[in-house]
Order: sequence, then C-alpha cells, then structure tokens
Amino acid sequence: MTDSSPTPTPLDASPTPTPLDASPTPTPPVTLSIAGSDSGGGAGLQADLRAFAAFGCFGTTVVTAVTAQNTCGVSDVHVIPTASVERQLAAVLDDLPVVAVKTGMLATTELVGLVADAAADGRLPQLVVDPVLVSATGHRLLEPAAVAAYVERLLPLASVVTPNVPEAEVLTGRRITGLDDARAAARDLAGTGTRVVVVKGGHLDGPRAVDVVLADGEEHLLDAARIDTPNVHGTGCTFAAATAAGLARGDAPADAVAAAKDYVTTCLQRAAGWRLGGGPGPLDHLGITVAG
Ligand SMILES: Nc1ncnc2c1ncn2[C@@H]1O[C@H](COP(=O)(O)OP(=O)(O)O)[C@@H](O)[C@H]1O
Ligand SMILES: Cc1ncc(COP(=O)(O)O)c(N)n1
Repeated sequence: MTDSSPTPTPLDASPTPTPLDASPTPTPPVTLSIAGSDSGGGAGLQADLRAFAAFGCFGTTVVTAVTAQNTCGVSDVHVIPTASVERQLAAVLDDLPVVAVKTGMLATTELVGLVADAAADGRLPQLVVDPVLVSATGHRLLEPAAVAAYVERLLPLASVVTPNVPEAEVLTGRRITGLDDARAAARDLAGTGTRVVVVKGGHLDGPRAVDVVLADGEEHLLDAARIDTPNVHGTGCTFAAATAAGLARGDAPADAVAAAKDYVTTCLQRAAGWRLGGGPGPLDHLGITVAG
C-alpha cells in the first residue's frame, strides 16, 4: 500500500540567518545624558542614546523628568525629586569613566543648580549644555525662574552651549531675526564664559539651515541645505548629544560640532518621508555609524 499522506513540512524552513559579527570590540568611551524622558521616543534621553550609539559611545543617563509626550504635544511632566537625580548622578559617576556629558531638559532652578554644583566640583567633563526651554510643540519644559540660574551658574562652566533661536532670545534678551542677530547673541553668550557657543538656525527662515559657532573667539558657520520635512522633533537633542559624543571620542570642539551637524542633517534627510504620529515626527537615527 502506498503512503498518501503529504510530505511533512520541516519544522524550521526559514533561510539560514547571516551570522552577526561577534568579534570583540575595544571598550567604548562613556557619555552621560542628564535629561528628560520623551515617552514618544523622538527627543530627550531616547534621542540622546541613539545619537551616542551612532558615534560608538556607551550612553548612560540621569533622568530629570518623565514627560508624557508624543509628536502632538506634552500632556504631563513629572519632575524627578532632586535627591533621586543626585543619587543617579553619583551612581553613574562613582563607577563609570564618563568622558563627556550632555544636559537637556533640567526642568527646575533646583536641578539647574544641582548640575552646576557637580560641574563646579569638576565632576562633569566636557559639558555640552542644550538649554531646553520649550518643546517643539510649544510646552514649557523649564520653569521661567530657572533661566537666571542657567546664565549665572551653568553656562560659565559649559564647554559648549547649543541654544536654538527662541532659547538664545530668552537667554540674551535679544530679538533674533537673522544671522547678524544670531552672531550678536553668540557673542553675548560667550561673555558668560562658555568656550564654544552654537546658536542653531533651524528656526530662522531661508533655504539654508545655518548655525553660528563662536569657538574661543573665532566665528564660523555650519551651513546645510534646509530639508523640507515636518519631522524635526528631537533635532536639538540629537545635535547636542552628537556633539558630546564627538568630544568623548577625542574630537576638538570645532570638529565635534561639524560632525554633529552632518549627523543631524543625515537623520533629517533619512526621515523626511516618515509618517510617525500626527505632529512633527522623529528623526531617523537607526543604523547609522559615524566614522571617527
Ligand atoms: N529643516 C531642516 N533642515 C536642515 N537642518 C535643520 C532643519 N531644522 C533644523 N535643522 C538643524 O538641526 C539642528 C537643530 O536645530 P534647531 O531646530 O534650531 O534646534 P531645536 O531642535 O533645539 O529647536 C541645527 O543644526 C539646525 O540647523
Ligand atoms: C524630554 C524632552 N527633552 C527635550 C525636548 C525638546 O525637543 P524638541 O525641541 O524637538 O521638542 C522635548 N520635547 N522633550
């Protein structure tokens, strides 16, 4: 009698996967982000960790605030108690060899003061300060009274500060409508003691996205074509985290900000066609390796 039952399907018929590269790698430089969590994943700590990874850095985090946020807006902000932020900072710094630090959303005067104290004690090497004031969707992420603490306490200790145009206006009291105003604001901010000032031009009009850099008194521009995209959520966080990562791997500040500009431009280009969420969407940080 012939067997008429069908040939059994092999249990695993999937093609053999390409083996992942398991060769040992050198110990990476460690970076730290002191920033808020963005539940939508586009900005804050979530963006910072992806930028750190692209530059081959091992990212650590101190969470200052947990935001309930998506591409359309911020619906809640829970500021982490100062004692917890202090313990997170100690846990990271007491064990891991952090070589560069980025700050993002610091939320309150008290947290700006805590970070300034740590910087004054020499515990925050190569400090990149992104003075996050308001989300791209218009929600305040810093209490107004904390602006003075930034100017008086934190900026004098920063290696690099990276305000966007609205942030530079608040920090300097200047109206910024073009490159000459951005240059003047950069000079004002350099007067606080920050070594390298980048006034980012994403919010200015025109066919180019031009950032003004003032590094140890020398001015230059970071200039790229403006990409026509709604997906600009997290560009500022990405730029500052990439700058810290560049410093961590040994780049000079002028090279670090130039590499950060190339990286953010690439992330914007790649995500220009993405449709994630109903508001300004995130960048494409995925699968990019920035050569050192
Ligand atoms: N549409 C765009 N095309 C190209 N570059 C952009 C665009 N929007 C922002 N950038 C760049 O992204 C970086 C972050 O800029 P900006 O948008 O000003 O900061 P923030 O995200 O803090 O508001 C800067 O280098 C800026 O020039
Ligand atoms: C937690 C957190 N940190 C920073 C930003 C700023 O990013 P953006 O200016 O792109 O809204 C944000 N929206 N949320």
